[in-house]
Amino acid sequence: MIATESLSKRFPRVTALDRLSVDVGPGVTGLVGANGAGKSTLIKILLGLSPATEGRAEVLGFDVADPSSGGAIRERVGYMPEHDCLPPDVSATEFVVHMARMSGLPPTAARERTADTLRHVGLYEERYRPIGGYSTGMKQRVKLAQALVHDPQMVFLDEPTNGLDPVGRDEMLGLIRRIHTDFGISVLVTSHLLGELERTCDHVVVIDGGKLLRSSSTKDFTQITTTLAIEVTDTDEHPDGTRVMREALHARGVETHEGAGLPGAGHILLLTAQGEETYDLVRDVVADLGLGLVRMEQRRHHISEVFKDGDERADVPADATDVRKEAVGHGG
Ligand SMILES: Nc1ncnc2c1ncn2[C@@H]1O[C@H](COP(=O)(O)OP(=O)(O)OP(=O)(O)O)[C@@H](O)[C@H]1O
Repeated sequence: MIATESLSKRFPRVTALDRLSVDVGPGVTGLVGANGAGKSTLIKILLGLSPATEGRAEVLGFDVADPSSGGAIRERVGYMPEHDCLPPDVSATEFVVHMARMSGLPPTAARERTADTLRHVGLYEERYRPIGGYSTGMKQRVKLAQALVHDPQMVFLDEPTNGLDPVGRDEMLGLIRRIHTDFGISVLVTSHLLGELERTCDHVVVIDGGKLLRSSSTKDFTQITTTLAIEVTDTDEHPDGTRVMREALHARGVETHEGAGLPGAGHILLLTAQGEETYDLVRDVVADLGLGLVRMEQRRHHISEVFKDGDERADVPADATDVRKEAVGHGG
């Protein structure tokens, strides 16, 4: 869907993109990087809004530097900008119909598509109220609706969860997922939050200081590990179930360590699974002690852990700290 080759963008004082070569296929792709990593700059070049200093970029097979591609790309691609850009005095319906008309839809089709799209993003009831009175979450939905209204093949969403509370974020991420599953529209979504991309995207591209750090499928980022996480209940007989469990496992030659940093740390034991026997052993020990087994699961890597590993290999500039801090916050 997107291919860039040694793409660079230099401003007088800063290199926003530095010889970036990356391919993006169909599906939901997350573009992650700290503030200033170059995410918005890349989107603007892909849309033909800003010329690259060097290199090439193609969107849906169209060369973005070719002046005749602009219209073709905008017809097939929707764009949700990062910052607030909505007129306060018009309703969501008026604004989205206007954007549909700008994309070339005839009046009746524009009105029908607007109604459908506003329903899809959950704004149907509110559609005739002026946008100025909307909450941040509602404004984000209007921005999303105008990106989708002309039924594009692909949408670029720049930080769509910005300013949203945790519930609003989850709803927006659900909507983004459904753009692809329900309508077959591919998505390029930017974020500086690694954790949310892990749940939403099929593929993740990490950039830093305008350079590519990593591009791979979310599955590869989050491979299953051989580490088993166990949590048991306390009982009247064993008021500290975790401790007796640990001692009983040690007595049978199984080393455990604490799940420090995990939610519920202190109650979670981690051990290395040696195959089916380890599961059977844990089950037998739990039964012998009369404890309840709250969970026994194979852990997955989180993107954030992979990113932390990557830090050691890659020469990451100091301005990547936001992502690193956030990555630590999601560790485990
Ligand atoms: N028009 C411009 N003139 C000068 N410098 C710019 C311009 N646009 C962006 N930059 C700089 O280029 C770098 C990349 O900016 P960009 O907006 O692409 O980052 P980003 O990853 O989208 O971050 P954010 O989420 O904060 O927008 C930054 O250092 C920014 O200050």
